[in-house]
Amino acid sequence: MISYEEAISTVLEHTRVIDTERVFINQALGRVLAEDVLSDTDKPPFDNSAMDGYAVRHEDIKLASEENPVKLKVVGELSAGEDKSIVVEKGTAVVIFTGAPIPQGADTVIPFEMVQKEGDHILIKHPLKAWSNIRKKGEEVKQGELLIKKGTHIRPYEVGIMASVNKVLVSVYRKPKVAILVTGDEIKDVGEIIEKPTQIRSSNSYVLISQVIRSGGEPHYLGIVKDDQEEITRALAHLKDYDVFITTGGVSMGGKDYVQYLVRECGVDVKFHKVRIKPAKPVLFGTYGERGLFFGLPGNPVSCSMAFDLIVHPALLKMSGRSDYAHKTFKAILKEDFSRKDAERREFVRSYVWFEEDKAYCSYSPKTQSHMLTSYIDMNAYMVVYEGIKEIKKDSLVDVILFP
Ligand SMILES: Nc1nc2c(c(=O)[nH]1)N[C@H]1C(S)=C(S)[C@@H](COP(=O)(O)OP(=O)(O)OC[C@H]3O[C@@H](n4cnc5c(N)ncnc54)[C@H](O)[C@@H]3O)O[C@H]1N2
Ligand code: MOO
Repeated sequence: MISYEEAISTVLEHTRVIDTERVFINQALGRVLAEDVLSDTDKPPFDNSAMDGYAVRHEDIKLASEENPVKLKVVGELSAGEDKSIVVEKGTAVVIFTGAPIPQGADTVIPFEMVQKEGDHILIKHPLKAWSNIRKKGEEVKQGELLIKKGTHIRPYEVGIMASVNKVLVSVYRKPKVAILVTGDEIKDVGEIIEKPTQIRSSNSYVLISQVIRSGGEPHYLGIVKDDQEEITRALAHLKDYDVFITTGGVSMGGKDYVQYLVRECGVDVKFHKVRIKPAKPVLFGTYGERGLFFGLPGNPVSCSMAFDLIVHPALLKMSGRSDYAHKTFKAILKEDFSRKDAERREFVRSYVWFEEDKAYCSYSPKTQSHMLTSYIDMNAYMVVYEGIKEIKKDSLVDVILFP
């Protein structure tokens, strides 16, 4: 059985970045940038005021004091957006509002609250440094500078930055089309009548649909098929219509666990089946066609969702062009003792991580088994219990991975 590291590196090694498309910036949120975005101008494009106040010459006010206030004549007014030409001559000041261009001759802005008004004059009793309260042309960004790198996950801030450089149509990676096929004789979809007490509602369908959306994919729910070779084969015939194909159930040792055999017959080149992790040990991975990725996830609800988070999610991010696809592990202080009987597999325990002062703490769900989907409630991370570790004492440092 391979390790988690071997599994994830095999998956990522076979993950190809998808093609691109162009969208309007108001559709770009959550997508991945497929081009570098450069600045079309200097930012700010011209010297302008950071405050409402008076534009003055530093030379005039540099010796101002309580005892020897400087008196300047107010000769005009400039609002944001105005481009009238006013010159600040020696001994004069111009009323200026935030964002307005700095008039010729001025090199300092004094906020209103720092001066005393006397008719059409102002009194200044404190000196300011030259260029105070002035936002200089190009101080943030130079024309042609790289603003947002290809591979960046677009958040509202990046949308705004693109708008600020008039980037209306933007090249993004296409969302991977992800098929979700649920298998199991006992599985019933939401809304279906439960005829026997042994039937189970398909939570996996809806966890997976949601996870695919959260990972930037486009889910295509193919519904539930029975543990029937013909039904499964018929569904797998559509493999090539999708960039990624996910099944749940039927990958373990049961007499009706057909998925693992049928995928091979349907053209999937299986790269691994079974990983030394708990839960989700029987996870299966293979490739098909040009870039197709096949994931056979176990039926147990936690095994299914955890295998998605830790194995499928990084692959979907990489396929969608993201540069930050690897998940990040960090340290937290365990708040209570942890123990387990079998230390053969690496275990990912649903946990809650929080920050207090400058430290991260971790507390784990008492529900550790793979059929207990409610073990996710109130939790936000997986605590990693490595192979060979049976006990972890309270106050020890543990590795944690935040949920995507
Ligand atoms: N002899 C062995 N038996 C099992 C082993 C093993 O190594 N040797 N592995 C166990 C592990 S670990 C897992 S995980 C499961 C995975 O089995 P399958 O992937 O074949 O899943 P199923 O048997 O079809 O279902 C398992 C369990 O999950 C429930 N289920 C299935 N689909 C859904 C769904 N869509 N929504 C909610 N719940 C679902 C199903 O009713 C079963 O209870 O195998 C162990 N066995
Ligand atoms: O791996 Mo299974 O997922 O332990 O229950």
